[in-house]
Order: sequence, then structure tokens, then C-alpha cells
Amino acid sequence: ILGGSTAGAHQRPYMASLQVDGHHVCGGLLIAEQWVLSAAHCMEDMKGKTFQVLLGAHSLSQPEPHKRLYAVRAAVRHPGSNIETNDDDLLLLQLEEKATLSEHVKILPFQRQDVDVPPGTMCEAAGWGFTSHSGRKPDELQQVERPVKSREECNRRPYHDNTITDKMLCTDSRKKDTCKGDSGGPLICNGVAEGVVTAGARVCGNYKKPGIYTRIAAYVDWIDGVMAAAEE
Ligand SMILES: CC(C)CC(=O)Nc1cccc(-c2cccc(CN)c2)c1
Repeated sequence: ILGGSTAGAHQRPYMASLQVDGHHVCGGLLIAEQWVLSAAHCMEDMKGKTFQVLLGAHSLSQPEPHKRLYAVRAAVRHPGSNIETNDDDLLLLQLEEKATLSEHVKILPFQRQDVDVPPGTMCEAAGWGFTSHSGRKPDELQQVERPVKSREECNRRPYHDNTITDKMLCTDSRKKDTCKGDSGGPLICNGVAEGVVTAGARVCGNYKKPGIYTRIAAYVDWIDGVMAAAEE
């Protein structure tokens, strides 16, 4: 997160850190007791290694009473996701067991109505991604407030030039923005998860490349279907 601030400890108890070999790779959000939603791009460069999911954390390094690392039983990428585009950039992770919910570990409701967030709406992103262009990594969860940018404007040059689909949304990225390591985390508008951070143009804090998020409401059927199928 560029240009943001340290979140209040455990004020965002739905936040997940996706870890490989004990290192933070991507963010995620707890959407059900046994399911974390994240971004499909986070599985690149995994080289067959496995994810673990850290819940209940504020600091990545310090021991915290409610911090717990969960093994992943299943990782389900959206079938439409691919490395060339930002399309369908969603990943569902089934935890090895149901998460123990508490004041520090809570489910975040996501938007189920497939209606665009009005441009200008102030939303929040959070994550343990880079806090500088030089790639500084925070130990404590960071957050930033960003206004939604209309798809119509976001699709113009010099912005994303007609690559933003109805299943994506944009936020202004001047100075304050998401960055590497924030992928997979939530964009929260009025207390509801509306988006999942995608790497987009893989640049940060440049007003010409607004932040791109996958619109969760456009994938409700897929999300419900994957979770239901695992219950059978
Ligand atoms: C395996 C993946 C983690 C590789 C990857 O994501 N790289 C990468 C590099 C530079 C910026 C970003 C990035 C992420 C989230 C938001 C943004 C821009 N808002 C950029 C992402």
C-alpha cells in the first residue's frame, strides 16, 4: 500500500496473508469459515510450493495471541484466469479446517448485487504489500482510502485504454495506491467487500494506471458454486 497508514491492530479481522515458505505473497479476505478469497495471479511463481493462510494477524513477524497459520485443503482458480490478462483474477482457498472466529478473525460480507459502485465513492484497501516504489515491505497491516473512478474514464487513454471490463472496477491511483503484495486483498466500500485487488499494469502510485479490482458481485454464482460443491 503506497501513501497509506498502519491499520489499527485487528481492526480488519477478515484480512488474510497468503504465505509461501513463511513469506507474505498476497492478501486475501475471509468470506466463510473455511474459505478465503484472493487473486489467481498470486499462484504464479509458486513453483509447486504450497500456500498457507495467516489469519488474525496485525504484525507478520511478532507473536500475537490470535494469529494462526492454516494449511490449504484446496486452491480453486477461476477457470477464466490467465497470466496475460486481469480477467477473472480470482482464487478460492479452502482451509484445511474451519477458522476459529473471534474478535480478531471475522468473515467479511461481500456485495451480491451486481450493480456498479458509484464513481467517487470512497473505499478502502488494506494489505501487507509494498509501501514504497523501492519495494519496502511493512511488518504491520497498512490501509488506504481511494475514490472509485468511473469505468468510462478508466477506459480512456492515458489510463487503461479499453481493458476494463464490466467485471472490473477502478480507483484513482495518484500517490495513494495498492502495490505488489496487496493483490488478492479486498476493496471495501461502505463496510462491504466490493472488489479484490488485481495487479493490473503492475505499477503503483501512477495516476495514469488506476488501481484495478475484480468486482466480486459479478462472480457470486461461481463463488457459491465452488463452496457448495466442496460440501457434497
Ligand atoms: C506473483 C504476483 C504477486 C506478481 C505481481 O503481482 N507483481 C506485481 C509487480 C508490481 C506491482 C504489482 C501490483 C499489485 C497490486 C496492485 C498494483 C497496482 N495498483 C500493482 C504486482
